[in-house]
Amino acid sequence: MTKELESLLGKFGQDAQVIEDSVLIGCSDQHEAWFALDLGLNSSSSMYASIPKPEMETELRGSFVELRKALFKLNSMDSSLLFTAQALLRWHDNHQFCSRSGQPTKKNMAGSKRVCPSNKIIYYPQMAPVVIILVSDGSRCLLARQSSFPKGLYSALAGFCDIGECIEDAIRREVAEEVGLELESLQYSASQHWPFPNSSLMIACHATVKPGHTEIQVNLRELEAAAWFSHDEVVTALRGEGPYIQQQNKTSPFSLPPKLAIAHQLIKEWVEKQACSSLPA
Ligand SMILES: NC(=O)c1ccc[n+]([C@@H]2O[C@H](COP(=O)([O-])OP(=O)(O)OC[C@H]3O[C@@H](n4cnc5c(N)ncnc54)[C@H](O)[C@@H]3O)[C@@H](O)[C@H]2O)c1
Ligand SMILES: [Mg+2]
Repeated sequence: MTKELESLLGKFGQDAQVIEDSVLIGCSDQHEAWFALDLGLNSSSSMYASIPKPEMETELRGSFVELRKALFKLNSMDSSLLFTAQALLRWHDNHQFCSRSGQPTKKNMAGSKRVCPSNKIIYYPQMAPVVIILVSDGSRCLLARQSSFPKGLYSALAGFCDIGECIEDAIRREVAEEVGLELESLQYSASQHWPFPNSSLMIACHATVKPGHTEIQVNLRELEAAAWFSHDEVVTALRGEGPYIQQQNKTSPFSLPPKLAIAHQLIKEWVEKQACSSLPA
């Protein structure tokens, strides 16, 4: 494989030396190591910026797709590898220099750290903890949208943990800040590494509000809209069949995050729990 890559780089006038910039992202069931390499096709500042994208697409018989758009096409194994590769390569690109000495840092072979040769400080890749919460009032769930989301798309509430904060406090603060609700109970669901905007560890939980305390006060500095949705509305949206919702004098089909996003899994889990709880005993 290294030979194939060397020959590909050679065709584009690149030195095989760049292969040393690759990072380890996993291994196959047969214990073959998988590495990722940034060819810098999107970066004008990159030292490999001379590689022309269309020619590379022709050579590889494929086409480059923006990572967020690829979310709708990838399976979970490929997406996990790609997310790790993107997050790790970007971390290396952003940590080229020691913040104490200003000297260039050096990557270890696997790419699991960088060291400053002058003062031996070790830098490790980091993930920011982010809580994601699906709030329910017993029969409806609360979904919200930011103006940057695709039209009609609603997701669970989310937010970065502040320094010194535990997950429970971050959840209660985010829900209070974004929609003005007080939570009664919390239940952990699952977690996911998410490469946007930088590397985050998404910690997903279900939550319920106190009975009768369901009035939303949308924080318009953080959200464009938030609303309670019924089980039926969510089921229809999961099937990709709308319904249409009114948004700033326009109607758009109500949609949910893609399957690979943990928000989708939380919403699906809530729908399944609702279906079970409505079955006759
Ligand atoms: N995988 C999923 O299903 C899913 C679903 C929803 C959101 N998310 C991710 O969760 C992240 C957080 O959600 P949010 O945007 O509502 O967060 P948020 O409510 O905390 O608001 C974002 C703001 O927080 C500030 N901030 C604080 N710490 C930060 C940090 N470490 N990095 C970047 N900004 C920081 C910035 O000002 C930023 O604009 C989003 O970036 C999004 O990619 C993932
Ligand atoms: Mg938020």
